[in-house]
This record gives sequence, C-alpha cells and structure tokens, in this order.
Amino acid sequence: MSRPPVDVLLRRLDPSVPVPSYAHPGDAGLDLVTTEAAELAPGERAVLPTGISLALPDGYAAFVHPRSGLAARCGVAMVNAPGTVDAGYRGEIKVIVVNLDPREAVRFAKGDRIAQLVVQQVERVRFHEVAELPGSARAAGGFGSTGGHAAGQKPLAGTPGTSSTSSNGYTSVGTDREGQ
Ligand SMILES: O=c1ccn([C@H]2C[C@H](O)[C@@H](COP(=O)(O)OP(=O)(O)OP(=O)(O)O)O2)c(=O)[nH]1
Ligand SMILES: [Mg+2]
Repeated sequence: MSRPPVDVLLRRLDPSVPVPSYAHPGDAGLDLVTTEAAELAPGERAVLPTGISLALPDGYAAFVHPRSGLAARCGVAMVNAPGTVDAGYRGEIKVIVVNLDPREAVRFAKGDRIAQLVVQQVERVRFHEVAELPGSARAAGGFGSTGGHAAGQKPLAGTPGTSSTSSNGYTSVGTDREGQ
C-alpha cells in the first residue's frame, strides 16, 4: 500500500509557473521550470530561478536533480547535482546548470523544464568521536579499489587496493582483495 503524500507549503514567486506535479504515478521527481530565458555557450553555466519557494517539514530535504533528456540531448548538467534544499530554506529554489556540449549553445525559454525536485526524509545525526573506528570488509578501499575501470583510466593515487603498471603505461587494478 502506498504511503500518503507529505504536505508541503509552496509559494509561487511567479504566477505563470505551474505548481510542480508528478508526471506519472510512482515518479520520484517533480519538474522545475526556469522563469528566465537563457542562452549558454559551450562550457558556460548559469543560476536559473524556478519561481518556487517551499517550507519543507522538519526531517525532510528536497534535492534538485538534473533531467536525463536534457543531459542526453543537449549536454546540460547541473554543476552541484544534486542540489540540496534545506527544510529551513525559504528562498527561491535555483538551478545551477552548465552546458557541457563542446560545440553547441543551448537555449532555455521561460517555462522550459530544467531540473527535477526529489523530496526525501533525511536523518539528523549525532557524532561520537572515537580514536579508532570498528573494522569492516571494505576498510578504506574506495575510489576504484574494486577495479572495473575503463581503459586508460587510472585509479586515484594513494587509495588502498592492488595496483600495477603494465607495459602499455596503463595502471590496472586487481580485484583480488585476499591478503589485504
Ligand atoms: O541547487 C540548489 C542548491 C541549493 N539551493 C538553496 C537551498 C539551500 O538550502 C540553500 C543553500 O544551499 P547549499 O547549502 O548547498 O549552499 P552553500 O553554498 O553551502 O550555502 P549556505 O552557506 O547558504 O548553506 O540554497 C538551491 O536553491 N538550489
Ligand atoms: Mg550550506
């Protein structure tokens, strides 16, 4: 059984902006539009306003995610993806987009859907500082320590894991973690 929706107060700073809604049942994201037209040259970024501000309930946050269609068709990404909207933030939600296409400019018209908002429950933590952390199977391995890199990609220097440089100059990372 699906859970009831969470009530969120929303203010439209621009009356022409639609109240964000889910396109399909089961969708996680609500599309956000830009209230400003913009043109981004290759490599250029912009902070675009959405005309929306929220009062999220305590214990929730909203995350501004990119749209896959814009990314695949136009090379548009979000510089800080996912952007974090704190429950206490009452300002306008903004989207920091960047045009990653090497050749083509991208144009946004007012009302174009530029990103999507995902509202989630978030935990608050209380830290307990210790001198040593308990052990784990992964330990400090990360940043490619399990292998599977594309050809020519080197693992991040200084991370645990078995590594060797072959005659072609590429570094290959072993996935055998025995004996570590
Ligand atoms: O993509 C984003 C990211 C953030 N925000 C808003 C909501 C968030 O609550 C506030 C602060 O964001 P963040 O903490 O990521 O930015 P900061 O650079 O750390 O700023 P601050 O010092 O104000 O926290 O900015 C957006 O509108 N869009
Ligand atoms: Mg911050």
